[in-house]
Amino acid sequence: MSNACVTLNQLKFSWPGAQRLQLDIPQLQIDTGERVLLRGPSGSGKSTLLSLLAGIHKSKPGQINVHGHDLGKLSQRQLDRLRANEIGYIFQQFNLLPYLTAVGNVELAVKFAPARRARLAQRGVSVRAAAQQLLQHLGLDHNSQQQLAQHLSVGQQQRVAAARALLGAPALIIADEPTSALDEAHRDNFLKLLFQECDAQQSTLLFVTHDATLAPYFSRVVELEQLNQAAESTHV
Ligand SMILES: Nc1ncnc2c1ncn2[C@@H]1O[C@H](COP(=O)(O)OP(=O)(O)OP(=O)(O)O)[C@@H](O)[C@H]1O
Repeated sequence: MSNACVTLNQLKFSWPGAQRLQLDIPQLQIDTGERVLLRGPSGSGKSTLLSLLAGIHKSKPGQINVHGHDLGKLSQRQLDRLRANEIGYIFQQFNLLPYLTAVGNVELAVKFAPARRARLAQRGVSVRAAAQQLLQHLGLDHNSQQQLAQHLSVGQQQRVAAARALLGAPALIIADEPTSALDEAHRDNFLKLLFQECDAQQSTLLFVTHDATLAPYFSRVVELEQLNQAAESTHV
């Protein structure tokens, strides 16, 4: 049986109206539990690839499989459900709701994700307790957890965004340049905590950056420009 969390086959994607293929990826597999760094310069298509993996945009032709589901065969409703239940997304700008507390932002992650709530119930923890525990592990004390997101520092917001992605153990954590605003010490500490939590709940991690110095932290580095046949001269 395949141990893949993500597989891509013959993926070709161009933005509407564009003359050029943005992505042409013959094959990529990410195994369950892997920690993969996806690297590429600005504009190379990293975020585009993530949006395809998360089912936000569709790739025709090509096949994308996430956690055993062929995204091309899912209805919009099924895609939304898969995304909510099995993909935790850490955005570059964090996308927190400013008027909710830190813990409120984290809890929101599972509101429309019954499988994530069920996994917490199986562990015998409430959503609130699990959110608080994750925030604690990621370095936010009780006081900070009760603060409105808009009053948190950038580093604290980033931890809240990570806790929100991790709550309820989705199969795949996608992190889109979440460390770009941090200094080196904070960045290293954040990565350590993120890895610990991914390992603890066996979530696969796909981490995107253009920062080459992060490579040693990961079990595998994928260079998008090597993977993407459209990066050089392929045209539609
Ligand atoms: N919604 C969109 N519509 C049309 N073109 C887009 C859209 N989003 C991105 N692009 C184009 O796709 C290309 C790749 O962009 P993308 O954001 O995926 O790159 P990236 O590698 O994530 O860059 P960065 O590191 O700067 O975030 C760019 O040329 C961009 O202009």
